[in-house]
Amino acid sequence: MHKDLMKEQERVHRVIEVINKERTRLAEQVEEKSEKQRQQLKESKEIKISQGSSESVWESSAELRAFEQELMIRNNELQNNAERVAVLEKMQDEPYFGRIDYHDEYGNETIYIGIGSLFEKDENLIVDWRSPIASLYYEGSKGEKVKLMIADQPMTYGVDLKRQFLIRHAEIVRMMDTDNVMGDPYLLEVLEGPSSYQMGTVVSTLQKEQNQIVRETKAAVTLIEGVAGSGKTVVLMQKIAYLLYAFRDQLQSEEIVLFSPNKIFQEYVSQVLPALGELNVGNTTFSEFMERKVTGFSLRADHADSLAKVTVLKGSLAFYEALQKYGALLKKRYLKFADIRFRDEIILSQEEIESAFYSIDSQGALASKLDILQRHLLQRVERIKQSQKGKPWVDKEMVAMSDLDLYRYEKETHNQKAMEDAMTADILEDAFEPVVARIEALAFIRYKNQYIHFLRAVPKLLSLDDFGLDEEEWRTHIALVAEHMAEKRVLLEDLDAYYSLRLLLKGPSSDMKYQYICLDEVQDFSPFQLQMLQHAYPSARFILSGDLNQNILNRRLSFDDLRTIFSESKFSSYRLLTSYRSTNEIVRFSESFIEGEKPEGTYIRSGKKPEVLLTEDGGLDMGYIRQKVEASVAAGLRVAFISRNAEDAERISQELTLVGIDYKLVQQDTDNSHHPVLILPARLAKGLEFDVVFAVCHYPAKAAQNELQILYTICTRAMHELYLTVSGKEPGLLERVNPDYYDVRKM
Ligand SMILES: Nc1ncnc2c1ncn2[C@@H]1O[C@H](COP(=O)(O)OP(=O)(O)OP(=O)(O)O)[C@@H](O)[C@H]1O
Repeated sequence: MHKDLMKEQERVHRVIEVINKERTRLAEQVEEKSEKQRQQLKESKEIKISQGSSESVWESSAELRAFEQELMIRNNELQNNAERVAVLEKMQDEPYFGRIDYHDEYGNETIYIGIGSLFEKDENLIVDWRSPIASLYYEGSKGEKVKLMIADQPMTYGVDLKRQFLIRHAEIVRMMDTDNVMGDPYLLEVLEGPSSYQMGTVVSTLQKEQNQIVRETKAAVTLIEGVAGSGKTVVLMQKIAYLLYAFRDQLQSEEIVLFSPNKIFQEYVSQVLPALGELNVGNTTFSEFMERKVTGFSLRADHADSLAKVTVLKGSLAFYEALQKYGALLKKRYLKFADIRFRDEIILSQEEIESAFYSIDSQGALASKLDILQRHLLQRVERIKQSQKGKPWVDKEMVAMSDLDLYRYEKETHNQKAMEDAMTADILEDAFEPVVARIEALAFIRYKNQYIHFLRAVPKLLSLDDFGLDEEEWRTHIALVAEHMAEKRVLLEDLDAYYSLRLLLKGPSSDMKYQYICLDEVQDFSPFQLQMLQHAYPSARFILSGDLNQNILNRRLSFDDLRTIFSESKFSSYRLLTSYRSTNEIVRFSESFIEGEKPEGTYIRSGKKPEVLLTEDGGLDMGYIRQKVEASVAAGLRVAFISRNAEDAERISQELTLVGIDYKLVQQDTDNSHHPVLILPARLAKGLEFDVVFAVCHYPAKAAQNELQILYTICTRAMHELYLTVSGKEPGLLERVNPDYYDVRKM
């Protein structure tokens, strides 16, 4: 082994030399091309200056366009080179993490696997982990035969050696040959390590069942379901990186959008894709995305219990269907138009527009009927425009023209009449431009009024009773929404529905370019939101990852909903059952809170039993808690106090202050969460993990409907140690748990 290690170390050095050479060469190229680009930019500015003098305007602008095109090509080249340099920089420290020796009918081969490929002349020094042959590393163990599809051909390979490396700063720190019998000791080592503020990559320890999901590309909709900590987020990220590699000729990173549950989580995973060599995938929260879609409104965050029923209704498929029915109604009546004005005068009144619209006989969708109206109005405006010729305001504008413009018209035309005609045409074009733009944008529809009108129609389109609401409550709610709209700060549910209404009227827009829409923590999306995305991006593929047992926000996304939404598509669903995050003891304890069937996962590693801190009167032994927190922080571990809601987070923060524990209270998803001791409500702990978790449940709770799901989510944030604070007055909480699964400490 020692000789092996020396040989491997020599190879690492040799490969790093090649990486350095390629990096230097590329960096020089980048520098050279950037200089050229700077030069060209300067020249393009000079072209603009020469406009209107010796060259004709058209010639200059054609030249400018050619320049711009060339600049764009250079820019792309530059970006590709810069991306490659970034990958090489990452590989400089750790060029690869695995080696596979295999044989097939043609002989023996050895490959080394890393985050990017590397060649020296004809020798393949590193194979990208996403290449088809690299699957051997994830699928096979020593002595096994593995079947792979390579270039659509079934191939069989015998694995002779699987070696894992931990390389840091060009030195091999650990080298391990693994086989089926030993399992994956390297994985264990990785999992036993402490947590961090940012999720790391797991490309070197990706498990077989995870790898299979990563590499499946045929499904139109992929659902990655699984228990907490089973690597759903990990798999989703690896899958994105894989798609960008497998379809590199047809798929740009801008054509993938990844929705994260909140900004804290977004930051937590922000380095994963760059670390895999993919720098430019858009990672956004759904709220941010919606705010960009519907400008003019900002979001109002409101988690008030009074809104719970309405939120469920507005997130439902029934509400979506109601909106579609309403859209069909609008084809016949109720559409609300505004006057179209030109120079402060009404040129097309709402009544005229309305009558034009309702006299169109169209079998098509609402949007296509509006499309016909739009064309009709544009023709009407064109006639009005022509009728303005010779009006005093046009003559006035003509007189006011600059000498330079006059000179330009003179050069382009042959006689006075032609010149005046050209000038009039341009003046009218400019003056009517805003009117035309308004019509093209369908801005003559009164969307806000229309939305409120839709809300009023809702009781006729669905059963309020199904959502535990009566008409009076609904009317009160509409008044609130109208108030929100006037203040231009609305709830996310309203923004979703408002946007969907606009989509109904306008049809899918041309900026819709996503090939893949990826949703992490899909259980927090409402059925309405998913249906809306599916309609807005009909040709996009969806990758959904989540755990319906963690439905904290109570929007009730179910498998049935998913099947309804994506019924006609090709649906592939997977279930991951092994938790890589938490110890077996934490997993077993947490799963007691799952309703229905318990998942049967493989246990990975052992640790301490969770401890229940039981209080009789609600008071905790804060000395004990302080001692635990201090010891953890001193050991470099991250601690989180996670509560059911924001009020409880506030309360525990006061208790910690009293005993002098230093902490950071996270109340909004924009708060910085880099502190070794955090207090946060479950809603903001989504997807995150901590070495030590205090699940705060000793305050009397107004038993939320999804209490158990919240508790499950809180407990499964813990990697190594879990403490659950419970009040003796709330015995129900522990009734579900086998007493052997935890230790009790009376406070
Ligand atoms: N194959 C693996 N090798 C090493 N670590 C892994 C592997 N798979 C998952 N992990 C680790 O397990 C932890 C949980 O992974 P991840 O956050 O992806 O799980 P999840 O299923 O999305 O969890 P949750 O449902 O709680 O959001 C992370 O620390 C991740 O790095």
